[in-house]
This record gives sequence, structure tokens and C-alpha cells, in this order.
Amino acid sequence: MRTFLKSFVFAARGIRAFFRTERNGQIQGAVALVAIAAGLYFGISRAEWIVLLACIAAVISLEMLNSALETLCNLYSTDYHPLIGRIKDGAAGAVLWTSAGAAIIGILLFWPHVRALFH
Ligand SMILES: Nc1ncnc2c1ncn2[C@@H]1O[C@H](COP(=O)(O)OP(=O)(O)OP(=O)(O)O)[C@@H](O)[C@H]1O
Repeated sequence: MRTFLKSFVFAARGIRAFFRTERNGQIQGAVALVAIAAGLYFGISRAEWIVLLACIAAVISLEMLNSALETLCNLYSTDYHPLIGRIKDGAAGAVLWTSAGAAIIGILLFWPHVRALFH
């Protein structure tokens, strides 16, 4: 149990460091807060909340993994290496892929609510 609690504390430290020190973490955290505020404003349904929170969780957790991989690469070497480029590009690609999906889902989710404002 103590090991579990320690792991929880270490993980929480990682989350805090991500939002404090990573520029992308701050941007994505801000976007997530805006999306949550929009969800509250439009009074979205339970199913819509599930989709919205799943998108936020997916994008932010992938960005955390991307940052961790970048740190690992930089620890290994700051010199140019084609394989480091592939690792960083692949991780960044995963974030972009998920972010694009989340953006499309966000538009599909919020569009009917925005349209209803003008009718
Ligand atoms: N050591 C390296 N060897 C080869 N290519 C690299 C190396 N470091 C960075 N790159 C290339 O530069 C790109 C940007 O790398 P960088 O580490 O600056 O990440 P970033 O996406 O700018 O990260 P962030 O802005 O989140 O710090 C990588 O995706 C990769 O293509």
C-alpha cells in the first residue's frame, strides 16, 4: 500500500512538472480548460462530457509521454542523430494525430450547441 501511495505521489509530481515547465503542457491545459468552460456554458449532456473528457485525457497524456521521450532523447544525446529525429518526430506525430482527432470531435460536439445560439 505504501508503494502504491509513493507511486501516486511520484506520478502527481510528474503531472505538476508537466503543467509548470512544459510550454505545450500549458497550452493544452489552457485549451482543456476552455473546452470544459464551454461544456459548462452549453450544459452538454453526460455522453458529451464523457467524449470531451476522454479527448482531453488522450491528448494530455500523449503530450506527457512525448515530453518524457524528448527528455530521454536529450539525456541520451543532444548531438544530431537521425534515430533521435525519428523518435521525436514519431512521438510528436502521435500527439498531432490525436489532437487532430480531438479537434474534429470537438467541432462535431460543440457545433450543434453554437448553431442553437443563433436560432
Ligand atoms: N538530437 C536530434 N537529432 C536529430 N533530430 C533532432 C534532434 N533534436 C531535435 N531534432 C528534430 O527537431 C525536432 C524538434 O525537436 P525538439 O526537441 O526541439 O522538440 P519540440 O517539438 O520543439 O519540443 P518542445 O517544443 O515540446 O520542446 C524533432 O522532432 C526532430 O525532428
